Amino acid sequence: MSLLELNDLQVDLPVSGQYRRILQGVTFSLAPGAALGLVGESGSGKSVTLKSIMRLLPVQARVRGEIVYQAQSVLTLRKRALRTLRAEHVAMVHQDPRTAINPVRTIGDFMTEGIGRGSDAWDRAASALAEVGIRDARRRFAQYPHQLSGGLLQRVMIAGSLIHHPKLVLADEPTTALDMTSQADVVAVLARLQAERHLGLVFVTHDLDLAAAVTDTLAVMYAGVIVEYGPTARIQDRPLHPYTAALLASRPRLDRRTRLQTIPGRPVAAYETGTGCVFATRCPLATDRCRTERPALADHGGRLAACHRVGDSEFDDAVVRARKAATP
Ligand SMILES: Nc1ncnc2c1ncn2[C@@H]1O[C@H](COP(=O)(O)OP(=O)(O)OP(=O)(O)O)[C@@H](O)[C@H]1O
Repeated sequence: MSLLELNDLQVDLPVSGQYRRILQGVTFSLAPGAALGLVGESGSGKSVTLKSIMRLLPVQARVRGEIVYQAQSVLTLRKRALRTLRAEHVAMVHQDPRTAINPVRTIGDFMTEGIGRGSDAWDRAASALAEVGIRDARRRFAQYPHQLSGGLLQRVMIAGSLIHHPKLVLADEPTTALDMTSQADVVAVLARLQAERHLGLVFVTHDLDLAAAVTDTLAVMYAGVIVEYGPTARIQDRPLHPYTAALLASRPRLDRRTRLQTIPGRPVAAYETGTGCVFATRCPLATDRCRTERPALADHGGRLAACHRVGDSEFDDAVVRARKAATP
């Protein structure tokens, strides 16, 4: 049984008084203990997908499709069951820990929230901190968030979310607000805990390399649609979709001083896409068919891609060339 399933999830949100399509049919499933990277440029709908799972979208949101967590339909959960889901089953790690923690409460208050104040609670909090590599728990308990560095605070947030033994962690760009060293620490902690505790993880990022460090499967999103889905290593090695190839070619590399290739054109929102492929306006390989007919996410040898031209040899070579341009 899957831990989490999204079936044809559609989300419309009001933008300047008008409903706009933000997600246009997102489907994926996550097995217990599996790690999925949700990757794409800004505005592709990654955060909205995570918020939908936690039912954290604005009340006006129109949501269709299905979200199933351990055989329960999340979209129809009543208040109490929803509270339990959020408190005990699913943990969310946010982009910027400082905006997600109450600045006037101590780390100790934060860590023991919901588990009481007995010595047992403090022991649990201390061992959760030890799990994320923070050994001096007693000192940390007395401190306030502003006294901790961003990386340390993000590890506290992760420890706080794990205290309730969730089965699923939703991480929304958890390292974006951190410096490089702290990024590496936080990613290493997440990857270790995910494996040790057999956690389901959905890791949202615009950085394919970061996703590759933590996940075994990738879903590449563009304009509210998953355009490619498959094993992380195979996608990195040989992407099928031109958008994935372009993302790989445009990532910054520490080992090279070449100019970054950027993807020509600007990312479009779901509601700006016509009837054709969502990426057609920016795709150097698009044909008339691509501009008029939306490709379904189809199976290509155990991997999924939403592109009419996968399998056409001239096109496949072009995608590989684009990918190679990104490899030293
Ligand atoms: N509450 C909201 N009301 C209206 N539109 C929204 C709302 N939240 C997000 N959007 C729009 O939905 C689209 C997807 O946003 P989302 O935050 O999911 O993107 P993302 O892929 O997570 O990008 P980022 O990396 O910038 O967070 C964007 O066009 C955004 O403007």
